[in-house]
Amino acid sequence: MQHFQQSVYNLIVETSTNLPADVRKAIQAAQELEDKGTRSALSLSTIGENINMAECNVSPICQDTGMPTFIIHCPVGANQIVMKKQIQDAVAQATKDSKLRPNSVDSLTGENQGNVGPGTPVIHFEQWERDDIEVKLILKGGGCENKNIQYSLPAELEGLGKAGRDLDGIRKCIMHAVYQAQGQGCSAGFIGVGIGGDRTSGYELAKHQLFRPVDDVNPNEELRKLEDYIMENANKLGIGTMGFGGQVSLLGCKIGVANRLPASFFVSVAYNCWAFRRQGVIIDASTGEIKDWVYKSGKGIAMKGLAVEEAVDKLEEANEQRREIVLQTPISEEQIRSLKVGDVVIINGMMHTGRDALHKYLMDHDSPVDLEGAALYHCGPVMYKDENGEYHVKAAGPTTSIREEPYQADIIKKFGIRAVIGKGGMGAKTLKGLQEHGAVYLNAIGGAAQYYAQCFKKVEGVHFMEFGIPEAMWHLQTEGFAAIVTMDSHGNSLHADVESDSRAKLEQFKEPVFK
Ligand SMILES: O=C(O)C[C@H](O)C(=O)O
Ligand code: SF4
Repeated sequence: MQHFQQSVYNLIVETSTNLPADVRKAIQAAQELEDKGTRSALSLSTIGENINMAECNVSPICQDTGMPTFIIHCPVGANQIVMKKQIQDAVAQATKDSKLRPNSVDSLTGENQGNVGPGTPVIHFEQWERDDIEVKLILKGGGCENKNIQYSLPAELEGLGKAGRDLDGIRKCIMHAVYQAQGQGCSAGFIGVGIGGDRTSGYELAKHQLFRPVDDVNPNEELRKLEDYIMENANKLGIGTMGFGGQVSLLGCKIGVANRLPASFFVSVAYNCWAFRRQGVIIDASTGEIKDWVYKSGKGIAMKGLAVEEAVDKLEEANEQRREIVLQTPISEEQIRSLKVGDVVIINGMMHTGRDALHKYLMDHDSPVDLEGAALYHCGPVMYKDENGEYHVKAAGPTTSIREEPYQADIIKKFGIRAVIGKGGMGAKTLKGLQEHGAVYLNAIGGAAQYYAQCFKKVEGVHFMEFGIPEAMWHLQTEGFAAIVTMDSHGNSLHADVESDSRAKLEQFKEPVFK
């Protein structure tokens, strides 16, 4: 087993940087379906470009490389203790090489411990009768993990009414699961559904469904019909890529079933973003070398991706009223007040990152840098420190902004911030704050971490390294960072509009379908 650790390392790198063929094909099909010249089409184009860049740069597709979760099948007698240690070492090495972001945080102290710590990485072993070892890995990020949901039937569901303990009740839960995620899990997503089990095993079953190839066919006829129904109808909700509205909200749906207790009836849904990173290897149990890959590689399936400038031009051609505006930081109130929902902005100048720890901190402390007119980016990047001690941005897409909802309006007011950049939108309190203090919310394309990394030309400095790399406040010299105004300073929110439209559409699915 001399090569086992290296093989696992190769698996991690491939999973983090190269989306497999089945996932790429699902995204390509979405690109075909989505109307040209829309915000969703523009996003899918950036996503395509980002997938190509990640493969070419051998860098993370998305900066959030998730909770590394390994599922291992090994022959009877294989030494699981040694394998576990080598997997942990491979994870640590991949973190050092910026293929994984340090993502394991002490829940009580907040200390970032890299990627190896209590409960991380997740490793499941199972024995099988074969002679070789299969190692499968999924890197599922936190934003989509937060959109997982578990239903306990019978239930009363928003927009759908009663969901009973039957196939039709399950159908309603799944439709609701897609609706409640909106764009926050970087839609369009893939869902794995677990029917039955207990609360723990139900979620596990749901996550296991994500290992099924996107194009397989469920051997259970009833579940096959349900999967087909969901694929056809979830896309009628109109959530679209990033929750911008559009034709494609779901890229895959896989449903599994297990027995339950008489008193319990759980439907568990694991929501995975478009950056659906899972791969596997078959390993020779005597040498530890890779014999084969479990999922067909994405190599050779180039994604259609316009450079963002071209995609923006298309958007403008199709919508004459939409404008592309260049903002240089610090930004004036006048410029902000001229922006409207739907405008595409290109940001140049200094940008500061800040997420959960920083927002909490700024509530009752001063900022170490002047934030008057600033652009604050909700982002936890992957960074690389070179031999001269200089940092470089390796991956830097937006994080889910709604987590900062309790703080954002106050922080805008306190420091005079003019642009908040993130993804998934924010709520009523922030919208009011934007209006009162003359600021704007810009939605960047979630997961497009390679595309955004190249916009950061220089790392000017960093504060709060004690929060860990993702939570630190990075000061970044920026050029050509494109994002869409989705909440303006006049009380308009695209997110609120898409949510209420999709809520109305959800009601169409109230009547029983599976009797
Ligand atoms: O942690 C991150 O960088 C992003 C996260 O996966 C998210 O979707 O919000
Ligand atoms: S930012 Fe989006 S694409 Fe990246 S892990 Fe989070 S949900 Fe997935």
